[in-house]
Amino acid sequence: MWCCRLSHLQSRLQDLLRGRVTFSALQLPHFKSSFPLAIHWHHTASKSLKCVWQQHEDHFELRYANTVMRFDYVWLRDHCRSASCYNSKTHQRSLDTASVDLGIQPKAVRLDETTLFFTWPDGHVTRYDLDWLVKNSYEGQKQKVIQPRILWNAEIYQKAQVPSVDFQSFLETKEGLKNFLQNFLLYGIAFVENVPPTQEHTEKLAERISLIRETIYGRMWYFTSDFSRGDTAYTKLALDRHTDTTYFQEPCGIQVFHCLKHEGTGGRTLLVDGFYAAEQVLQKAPEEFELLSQVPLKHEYIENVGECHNHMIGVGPVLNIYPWNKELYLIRYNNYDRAVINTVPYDIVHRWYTAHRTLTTELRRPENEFWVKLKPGRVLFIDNWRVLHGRESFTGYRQLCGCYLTRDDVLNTARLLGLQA
Ligand SMILES: C[N+](C)(C)CCCC[C@H](N)C(=O)O
Ligand SMILES: O=C(O)CCC(=O)C(=O)O
Ligand SMILES: [Fe+2]
Repeated sequence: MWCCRLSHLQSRLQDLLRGRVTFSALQLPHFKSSFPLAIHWHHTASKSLKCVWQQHEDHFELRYANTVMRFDYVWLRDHCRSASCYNSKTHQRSLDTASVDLGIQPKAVRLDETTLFFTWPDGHVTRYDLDWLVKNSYEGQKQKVIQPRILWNAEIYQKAQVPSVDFQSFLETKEGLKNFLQNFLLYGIAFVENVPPTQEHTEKLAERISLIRETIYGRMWYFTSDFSRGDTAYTKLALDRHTDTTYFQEPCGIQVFHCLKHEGTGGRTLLVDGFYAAEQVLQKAPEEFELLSQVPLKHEYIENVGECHNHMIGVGPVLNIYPWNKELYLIRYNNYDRAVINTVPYDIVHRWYTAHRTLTTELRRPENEFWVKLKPGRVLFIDNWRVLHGRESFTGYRQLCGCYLTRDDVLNTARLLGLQA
């Protein structure tokens, strides 16, 4: 390890010539403007990876593993993993963040192999493994997706020949469950075959991967076209593509459908990958994508049928994205249940309708529609934050059972099986 004092240009030139620093095209202009005239650069060759850092007045700059990272000093103190600051048994912070001086700066910084040591004014030492910093830095997270996915239209999904999982293997083997969840996470839909056509067996399946999310429709629901509830789902009418429970502040994460009986015609289920459609909007009209992710809308469920009285309101944009990497994680799309738009001024309203039309056009392209006829024994799981469903009108007696699942618990099961979720 050595330290040098050079002018900005000299130092950068030397770094470039010696290949110590990798600049990414995007980061360079930004980087340049924040350079002070005289700087302290600390270089080290740790194993095969080069590492350089610099202590700025208000942040710590680190270049390692092809990443330029900037850390706030309070952040560096706050994330200290020493025994007095962090309980590694419970994975909880013991440090009282509010006790950290907001103007804190390290007294000393040194690198030993792949560990950075920060000595704070009170003598406390914080150590960070370089790889931990890369993994946990903003710059590192920005380049990653939370949830890897395969976006699909009908052809892509059919060509992928995603295997269904057998009831027995789903319930009794870890591999069966893991394969199922992996496919579910990648495509947003998955099937289980050879399920005995009863509500009890459907419930067993659901409980294998999650807690059931009880709602105003009950825990397990069972429905026919008897209009027992104040919603079009309880009729024989066609339903255009939509996501469910858009009128909840947190729409249900997963929907499970099991058709127990159908003596009649029609009634096929329509599935459309909402993320695929949104990606097309992003490509063709990025400003419309952005608008759909920024305009908050209300959705509403008002029911007064028989003994059922409900009034639900959920607020959120159509597209919900993580701000740091722009990854889409939830689509809220239900034209039946969308409430009066009164949260945006008229000129934005018009732009919103244009953007909504673009998205709807993508969602309605015939090549994006995947149609299936649900049959007794074949249970369908739908990611209600991603894949829209609908149905064809039908005749005759049709019985569907199912439930909603809490998303957190499905993802919990997936993570415990070693899947990225
Ligand atoms: C599934 N189940 C029949 C219980 C409920 C149907 C809810 C339908 C509602 N319009 C929505 O989209 O949320
Ligand atoms: O009847 C169907 O196939 C689905 C109806 C529906 O959209 C729902 O229950 O959420
Ligand atoms: Fe629905």
